[in-house]
Amino acid sequence: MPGRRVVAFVSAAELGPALARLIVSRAEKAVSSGAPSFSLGLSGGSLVSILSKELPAVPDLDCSRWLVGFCDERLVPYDDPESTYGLYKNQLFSKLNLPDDRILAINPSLPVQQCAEDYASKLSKAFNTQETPVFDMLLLGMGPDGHTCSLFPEHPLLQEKQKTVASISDSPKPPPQRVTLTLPVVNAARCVVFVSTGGSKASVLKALLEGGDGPVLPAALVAPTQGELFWLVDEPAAASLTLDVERAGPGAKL
Ligand SMILES: O=C(O)[C@H](O)[C@@H](O)[C@H](O)[C@H](O)COP(=O)(O)O
Repeated sequence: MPGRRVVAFVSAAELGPALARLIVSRAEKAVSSGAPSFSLGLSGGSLVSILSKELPAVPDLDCSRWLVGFCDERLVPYDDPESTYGLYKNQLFSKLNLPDDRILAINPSLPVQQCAEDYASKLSKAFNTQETPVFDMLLLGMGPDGHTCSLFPEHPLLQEKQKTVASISDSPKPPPQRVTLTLPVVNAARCVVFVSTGGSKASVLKALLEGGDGPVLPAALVAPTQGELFWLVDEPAAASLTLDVERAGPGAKL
């Protein structure tokens, strides 16, 4: 795929600082271009601990102009251990100079469909558009089944073309009720970064990046129309790949 960069790190411990540098570089680019903010979409999974370790370690990091949203979220109260927002609030946001009003979170007290509509209108307002919001950067994970955001294999939501945010009530991975960005929003982003580590991801990563039998996996449908696409992986996840992979050493700048 043109423009896609697959970068392998010796370990997740080396990947983390490189991810932080990539985020900071795109944030500086957005802010120095005169944009009102640097918009960043977060996902759960292992990204929570990676970002919570690496971002507060960046010297003099200024997040006052960041606008942070969520690529997907589980419909559970903020204080539930399954809440992605709750995890980031406790582990990361409390350590950054990120104003509360620059964080766009779902309202989990609403029924799931209304919650998706409410989150869509928060995005419209924050991005000042009725069209597709264009995030500067989205950070995504990939599940062992090839899902990303809350877009699961063979689910009708993969066909969604109109809505920017959708609800799902039958997520095969619990909890069943979730809210997710749709593929048109993901593919409109200026930079999309997948982070996938560990040997348990090796076979799905190979199927996804090199093609395989069976239905197209949701993560393989992520192909930003104008933006950059990174796959940051560690050696165990990259172990089965035969395509050309960039090998990144310590201190790598992407
Ligand atoms: O909402 C969820 O259930 C998780 O956030 C999930 O989608 C996660 O992002 C992927 O499974 C990747 O997980 P890892 O980052 O741990 O590989």
